[in-house]
Amino acid sequence: MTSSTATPRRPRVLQVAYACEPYYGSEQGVGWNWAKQASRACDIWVICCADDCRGVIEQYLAENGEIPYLNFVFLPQSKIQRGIHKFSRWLPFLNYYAFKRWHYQAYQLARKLHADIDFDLVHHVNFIGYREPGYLWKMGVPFVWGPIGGVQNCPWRFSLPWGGSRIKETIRTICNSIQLRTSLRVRRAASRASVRLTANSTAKRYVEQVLGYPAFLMHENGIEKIVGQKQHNRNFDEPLRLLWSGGLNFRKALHLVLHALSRLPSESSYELRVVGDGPLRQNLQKLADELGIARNIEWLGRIPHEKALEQYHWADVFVFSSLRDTTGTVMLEAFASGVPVICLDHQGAHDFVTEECGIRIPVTSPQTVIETLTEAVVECARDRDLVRRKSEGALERAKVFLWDRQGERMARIYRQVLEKHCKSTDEIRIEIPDQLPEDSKEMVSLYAKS
Ligand SMILES: CC(=O)N[C@H]1[C@@H](OP(=O)(O)OP(=O)(O)OC[C@H]2O[C@@H](n3ccc(=O)[nH]c3=O)[C@H](O)[C@@H]2O)O[C@H](CO)[C@@H](O)[C@@H]1O
Ligand SMILES: O=P([O-])([O-])O[C@@H]1[C@@H](O)[C@H](O)[C@@H](O)[C@H](O)[C@@H]1O
Repeated sequence: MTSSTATPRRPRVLQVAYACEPYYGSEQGVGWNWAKQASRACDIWVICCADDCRGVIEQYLAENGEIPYLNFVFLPQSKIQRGIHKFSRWLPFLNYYAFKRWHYQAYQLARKLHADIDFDLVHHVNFIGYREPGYLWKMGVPFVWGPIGGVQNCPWRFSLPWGGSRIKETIRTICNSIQLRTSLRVRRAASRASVRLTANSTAKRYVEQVLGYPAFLMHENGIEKIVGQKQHNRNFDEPLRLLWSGGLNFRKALHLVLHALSRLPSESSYELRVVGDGPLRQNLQKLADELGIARNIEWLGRIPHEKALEQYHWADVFVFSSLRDTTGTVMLEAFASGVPVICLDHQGAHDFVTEECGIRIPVTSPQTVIETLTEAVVECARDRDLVRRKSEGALERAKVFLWDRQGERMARIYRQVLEKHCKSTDEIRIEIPDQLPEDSKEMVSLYAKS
């Protein structure tokens, strides 16, 4: 360690976030918020995809002013990569090839920047899926990987009987079981990482058991602010308001919800709003018709994010039926508005939703899941006090996921990585308020022991 009498400087950190955009959830929001949060404690450079992110980030900065200590470096896709992306719906595997090429170029750009800037730490942020870990681990600079996701599979019983997207999910499951064990790049990234952060407990288990490295649970997602106390002042005779939001595709599994609603007893009146669009829209609308529940459903289609957020004010309960999702921004958006969540009890939803803020449905067989979902909706429709209590629980739960808190957790991780890798604390320093909840303190001290 070197000692110096000069004032310690902020660490210089490079993040790679292919998707990085304000005003949105999903991967874009993840990239944007981790960059913004890290800039509270460090000088940040973020390499992100110029094609998708540049316009919207520049517009944001023009309207809101520059964010101190945050520098965006826009890396365009090549013509071939753009061509592949156009056909990505039909060629998902080729899409990963284009994605890999972009990450290699990001690595070359990172090396050039490093020659000028001399980074203290590099961090692969997204896409969070483990199968594309990028190349920053080759740089010889302390490397943080994660939060890592994409490890979970669609439960196999639900992909039967065969058909379109179900086959795709089955192929993905098979690929996962091979790629998780054999990908050299995944292994190298894991072994070179100073710390591996995992986005859900399924990914944590995988990194620890299959790859054999300690990993720490750090959900990749967060929420900007708690919107406020829900007003449950409607007449109890009014229909229960259910909200569902997401891509209308097989893995988000709206079909399970439709089947469950079709079994409700007539006294359980409800309205369902569906936000989002996708390849199965027509099939799902047809299914709702066949099940005789179409009159209870309003299909809003894909709507701007601010309009999507307004829907939580309308809702009593949010239903998250995903068969495969690392976590899901929509659950946190629901908590932030005091809307309890009914979800399948697996993957990130298992980690997010507690008894106090929702109802978790055991993932058994499709038939049993549908039956249990029906029971959960009946319970909410009958017992509005239960909904009110869980709504308070949701607002409490939301506090855990505030981006500011997430940022403080990450700053601690950065600090420990830098300390462990002999960067002098006289030379550089990360200032963070000491207000972390107990869970985060435990998580960070676990890293120190590893
Ligand atoms: C299948 C899968 O692996 N999904 C992952 C993907 O999220 P994925 O993109 O599937 O979905 P999310 O729920 O995270 O985000 C969707 C976002 O779109 C918004 N919205 C939705 C409909 C609409 O019409 N308008 C609109 O603005 C929602 O409010 C939300 O902010 O990236 C997230 C962040 O890494 C992960 O947590 C998810 O697990
Ligand atoms: O490669 P893959 O696992 O099918 O897909 C990935 C998901 O697992 C991940 O959760 C999501 O955030 C990524 O955007 C990507 O879609």
